[in-house]
Amino acid sequence: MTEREVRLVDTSLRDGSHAMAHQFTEENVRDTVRALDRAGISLIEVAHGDGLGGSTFNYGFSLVDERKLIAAAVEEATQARIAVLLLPGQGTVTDLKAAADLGAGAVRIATHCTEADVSIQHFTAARELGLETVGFLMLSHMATPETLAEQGRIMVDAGCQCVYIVDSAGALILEEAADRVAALVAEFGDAAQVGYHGHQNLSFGVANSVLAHRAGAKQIDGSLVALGAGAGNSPTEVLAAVFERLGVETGVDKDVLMDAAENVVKPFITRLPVMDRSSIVQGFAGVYSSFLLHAERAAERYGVAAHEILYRVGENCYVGGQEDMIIDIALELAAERKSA
Ligand SMILES: C[C@H](O)CC(=O)C(=O)O
Ligand SMILES: [Mn+2]
Repeated sequence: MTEREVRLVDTSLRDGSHAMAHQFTEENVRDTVRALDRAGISLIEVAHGDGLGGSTFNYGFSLVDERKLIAAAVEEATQARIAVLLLPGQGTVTDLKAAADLGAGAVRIATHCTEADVSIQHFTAARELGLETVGFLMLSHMATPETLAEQGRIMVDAGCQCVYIVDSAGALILEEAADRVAALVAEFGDAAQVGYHGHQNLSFGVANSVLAHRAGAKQIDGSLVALGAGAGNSPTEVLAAVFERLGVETGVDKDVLMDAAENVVKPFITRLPVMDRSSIVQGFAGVYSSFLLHAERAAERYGVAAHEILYRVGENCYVGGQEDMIIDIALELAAERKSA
């Protein structure tokens, strides 16, 4: 068998949780894992969109307990490893142990891009549990390549095996993505891999992923039918087709993935990810993609426009965890309108 040059990782069942307002059923998870596993995807992420313990008032409650979904995913996978996401402070080491006990084989630990130090304890625990470890530097557009390399180094020293440039806002354009990946590759050498997680808000998810691979990234994220926050993630089935056209070996079957996208995932999607005004504004203004539904709900409730809320979130440089402050902005805009 040809050696895989890049590993495609699928996050439909985690990042897609945002787009589905965290309403995945056990059947959705079982069907999707079976299809991804059949296509040869070797790492499948399953969790609440905001990671272990994310089912809360602030982020939104899950329909089905994520532990039940993780157990179902583990049961369906024959060759794929199931990964969970953990945001330190939201998910705990206890949550991680429970996920490992259910059979999860990898954890992706996500921090704001300048706060990698909060992940040290969790990487230590993950390695003790024998898990594959991945680090997520979220909202990577907010930091320079040099700063990201320093932050990635903190994760690697703590036991992380692959650090991702995470374009949470879908804001990076071409060399902005490639330069960030290259800085991490140069910093780590053989000590760790580099990954890339794109969002489609400005339509660069796939193009940036190709450049990320050329800059040395070994793991690339995607979601079937782009199911993910904001305008969605780089579609896994498109990544597979593009890398095949470029002669880059992924070890996955693009036709099985296209079938999974059309016949398994598309039928259960309640809201197709699209590049509409709000998600384009997210990419333009550098807003966390998972704020989209929160902004839409606040817009409807307070009679203001979602894209105006999102522009202001961008001006205020809000980061993940500040979902509740979106309501403050909606109220502010409503008051401004009233007094105008
Ligand atoms: C918790 C976030 O949804 C993680 C992620 O996928 C991103 O920042 O993008
Ligand atoms: Mn994401």
